[in-house]
Amino acid sequence: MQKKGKFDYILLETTGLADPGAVASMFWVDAELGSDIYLDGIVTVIDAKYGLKQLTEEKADGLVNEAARQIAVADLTIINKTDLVNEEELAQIREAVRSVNGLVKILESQKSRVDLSEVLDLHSFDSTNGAHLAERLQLVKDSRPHLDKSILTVTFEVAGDLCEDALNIFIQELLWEKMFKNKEGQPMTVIRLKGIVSFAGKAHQVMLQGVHELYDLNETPQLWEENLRINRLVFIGRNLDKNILQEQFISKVLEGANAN
Ligand SMILES: Nc1nc2c(ncn2[C@@H]2O[C@H](COP(=O)(O)OP(=O)(O)OP(=O)(O)O)[C@@H](O)[C@H]2O)c(=O)[nH]1
Repeated sequence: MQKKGKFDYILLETTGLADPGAVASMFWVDAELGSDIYLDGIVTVIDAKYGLKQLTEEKADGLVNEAARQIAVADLTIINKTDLVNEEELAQIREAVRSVNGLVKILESQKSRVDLSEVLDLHSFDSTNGAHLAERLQLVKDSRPHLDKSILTVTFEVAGDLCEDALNIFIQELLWEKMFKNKEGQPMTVIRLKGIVSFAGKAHQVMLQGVHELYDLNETPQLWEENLRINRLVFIGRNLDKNILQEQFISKVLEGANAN
């Protein structure tokens, strides 16, 4: 901290019980504000031996399990202490992580020894990474509910152009107003949101990012190919119902654009 001038990189470790999304939101500032600091990515370290137990712990009053929340919000997870579990246990924890967050990259380590190039400079929120994100989103699958009251990943693709205003309203209703409910009437809560979307009249792909109640839409350098515009969206959160979400999306955001 005595170094003069700029820092190369700031690694912030939260306490084990913290919600990293809330901390990350503070650093996720608008590029237009010209800040020297940008949010590179969120990393969650998981204990291979006790991680599964922590993930399945039921919280009082239906609160979200913090371990699941920390995985939901992460861009990268490191399953550490792999020497303390057998292959089957390791596969179980891997599957549990994947069931919460279908997008997250998983590394495995002992004594947290990892290749730093895999942990630093993730550029997870960077719109110049648009092409890379589009490819990754293509591979994301819906996760199967693994744990009770679990957080899970829902993904869908919709072809066509979207109306930008309608998309903003849809996201605000989802993230801020919590207006969408599942079949049981529970409000859908999104913890992390990623997407590549197409706006009518715009040649470039647009990247959608969300952490908790913050979201951002940024044009990427990536151009759409002729006549092939497929919006890809990934939602990670609680009480998510894919069919309801997709129906709402199509009727509010896509058809609105078509009607214009
Ligand atoms: N067997 C084994 N032990 C490990 C490994 N990594 C760390 N430890 C040991 O686990 C003990 C606790 O370390 P951690 O679990 O990393 O502690 P921590 O997560 O920093 O603790 P908090 O930040 O307080 O949550 C220490 O004695 C470490 O030496 C590993 O890969 N294998």
